[in-house]
Amino acid sequence: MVTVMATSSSLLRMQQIPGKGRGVVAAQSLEAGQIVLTESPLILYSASPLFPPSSPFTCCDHCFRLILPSHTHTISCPSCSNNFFCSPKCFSLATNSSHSTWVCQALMSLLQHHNSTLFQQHPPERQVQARFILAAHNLFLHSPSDIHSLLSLHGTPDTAVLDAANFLHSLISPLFPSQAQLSVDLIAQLIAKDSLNSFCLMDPYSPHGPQRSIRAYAIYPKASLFNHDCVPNACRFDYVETGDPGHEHNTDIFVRLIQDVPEGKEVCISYVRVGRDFLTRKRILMEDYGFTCGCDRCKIEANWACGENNEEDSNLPHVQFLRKYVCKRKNCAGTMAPLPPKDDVPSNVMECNFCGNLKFDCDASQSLK
Ligand SMILES: C[S@@+](CC[C@H](N)C(=O)[O-])C[C@H]1O[C@@H](n2cnc3c(N)ncnc32)[C@H](O)[C@@H]1O
Repeated sequence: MVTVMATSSSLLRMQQIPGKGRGVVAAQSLEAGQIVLTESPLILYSASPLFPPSSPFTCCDHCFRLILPSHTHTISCPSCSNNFFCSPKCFSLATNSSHSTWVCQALMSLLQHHNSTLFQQHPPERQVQARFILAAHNLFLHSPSDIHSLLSLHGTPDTAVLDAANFLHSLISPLFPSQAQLSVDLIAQLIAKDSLNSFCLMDPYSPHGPQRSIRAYAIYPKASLFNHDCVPNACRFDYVETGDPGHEHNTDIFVRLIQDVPEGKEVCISYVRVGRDFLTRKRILMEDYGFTCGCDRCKIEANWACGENNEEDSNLPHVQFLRKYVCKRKNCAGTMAPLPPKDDVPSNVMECNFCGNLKFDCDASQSLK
């Protein structure tokens, strides 16, 4: 069955892709640089463990922009004092959504376990999962139909997820309002969906390192339908730091085409940084997403001897792709995609989705002449 993707336009449609489950294909001929999806997060939550509570002057607990000492309107939640907001507007938005009275009280209850052995027997990841379950339950309270959208995503609980769900249920269920309980099974389902479908919102890039850490996790149900390819024809952008404090939509995701895509062809993003070597990609895709990639690049690289520098063979399509579209800036290796076309004229400037670097696309410049 072919279903039209519920986007604002008819650029994409969802369909079954052999060996991959559902996927997204071009519903018409599409151009490099075109933004094919813009989406706000259904769920957005901090990637910091609960203990110790986040310190002031890190990032806003609603919009996840950095809080700078120069931000004079920063406020902490007067009830819990553990959540910080970059502006009164963010605080006001949060009290009606991500930091509702129920979330605030539930977080305070969880923080009382600071010195107990309860969480110490579990990895720090469990504390982040607790944040996710609070966020999911909050969604369930405020917008029950959205939970169905979350549950429609790919992912089935395994034993490790069931163990996590049992622990989190014992801890959090006493905090659930009696009329809206989440069962162990539902918590397990939600954790499984989150682990396969959430996107990371990262700290800003710095050429000096250290590695960027993950600031928040976000679930975008439509963007979750894109499958992976090690030579993707699309990539995701976000602009968390843009806009003034309190200005909304800075956590929206944009999926932009790297190359032209003919009608009917699948649009794929890469779940790992495209410059990663074969064995690293293979490990991440199996450990984090549960599949083995069978793309042409993987088939070729699987036969390369370890350490052999076969990338000098410039005729291979994926080598040409990497040469052109991997950002060369120090400590980056993000993916470059052309800026969106203006008045149907393709752009000859490419932007890195990781560090934001802009560079001229010499090939495009030549074809424009
Ligand atoms: C974020 S979901 C993508 C949408 C998913 N196919 C669906 O049906 O909802 C990620 C999952 O899709 C499947 N997948 C994505 N890319 C794949 C690929 N290149 N080969 C095989 N399976 C893939 C894997 O099962 C993976 O865990």
